[in-house]
Amino acid sequence: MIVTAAITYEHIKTCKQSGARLGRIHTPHGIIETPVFMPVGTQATVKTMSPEELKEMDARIILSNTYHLFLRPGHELVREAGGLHKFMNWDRAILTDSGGFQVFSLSEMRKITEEGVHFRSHLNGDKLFLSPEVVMEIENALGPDIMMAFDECAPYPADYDYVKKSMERTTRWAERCLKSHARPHDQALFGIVQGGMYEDLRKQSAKDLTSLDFPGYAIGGLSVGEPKHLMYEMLECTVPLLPSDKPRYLMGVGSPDALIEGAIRGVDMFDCVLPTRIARNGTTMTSQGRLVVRNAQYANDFGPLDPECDCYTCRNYSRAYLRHLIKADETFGLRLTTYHNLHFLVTLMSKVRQAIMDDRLLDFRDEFFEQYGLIGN
Ligand SMILES: Nc1cc(CSc2ncc[nH]2)c2nc(N)[nH]c(=O)c2c1
Repeated sequence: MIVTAAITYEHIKTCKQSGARLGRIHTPHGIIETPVFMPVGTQATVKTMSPEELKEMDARIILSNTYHLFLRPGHELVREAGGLHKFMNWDRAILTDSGGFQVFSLSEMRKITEEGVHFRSHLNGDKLFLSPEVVMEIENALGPDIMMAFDECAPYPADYDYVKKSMERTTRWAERCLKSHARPHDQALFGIVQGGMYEDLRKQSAKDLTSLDFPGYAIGGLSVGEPKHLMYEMLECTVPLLPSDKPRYLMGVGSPDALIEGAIRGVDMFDCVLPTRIARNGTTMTSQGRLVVRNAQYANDFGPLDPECDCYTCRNYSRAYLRHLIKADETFGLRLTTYHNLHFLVTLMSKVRQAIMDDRLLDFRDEFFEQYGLIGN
């Protein structure tokens, strides 16, 4: 295969029952089976996990954050280290988000102009500026296999005129990213579809970005507090307009039900901080649903966290021990709950891929929801 672009998407099959698709993304750092869940490593580490543990659970690609690494330790230091793969000793694939979302969710005093975004560092209050050109320079220095274009994720709710102007600017920013893309053969730049909860703006954004011919497309501006049915409606009007021979990435999603529903609607890639974040306060995802292992009811429960799970945590430790560690604020407790939650979602996606192979993803969804305590959608 003559590789002209940094990544190529290989469609394997479409589920006859659901329309979901099975695929592979070929990257310079290995092959990613899709649909895939991507663990989030915001500051060049998936919190409390080692690269070896992530490989043990067969994680193929992780996320990192332009915003955080720009602020600390600085992208020039990472460039000097030989790039993010070398710096964090991760030789599989990496995707970096472009920072727009984090500026809005983390920093104070920010001002959007056509040029870019002025904001203050959430760490020390320094006045900083991100633009398409600056973001591309940072992502070029970090060296991920997939990099996201600089976009504005409109807040929810937001009125039509605001979302229209924001979406149109995001498209102009995407063009500026393409123009300043230094290494298209090593790094794939994904455009990010915006448009809030407005079907016509979503369609306009998808059309404008696909005419710019990116190697992959993200669906942004969702999972921002809207009801789930609205997220699914926006997916249904956006995904069909994206090219079928390129990956589709739904940003910031998510919970087990949303991963399955997103796959059914044609999404290939997902990411979410949920599994690592809730693990740190002792909330776990199990085959029977959410289990808050720090609760008193588990004090004398010497069974495994999830009787149906074969991960390192569930094979070796009890709910009582996990509860004790979390209550005692022992770091090992966070590691064990994080390992399980990531293993749960990465394994859920391999079950989703098997269900697509067997043309039965809708049946799998019903079985999963019933057992996970989510009757209905
Ligand atoms: N919900 C949501 C989540 C994220 C963060 S995805 C992420 N970055 C780092 C980890 N995970 C988004 N990022 C961008 N750039 N645009 C979006 O519209 C958007 C929407």
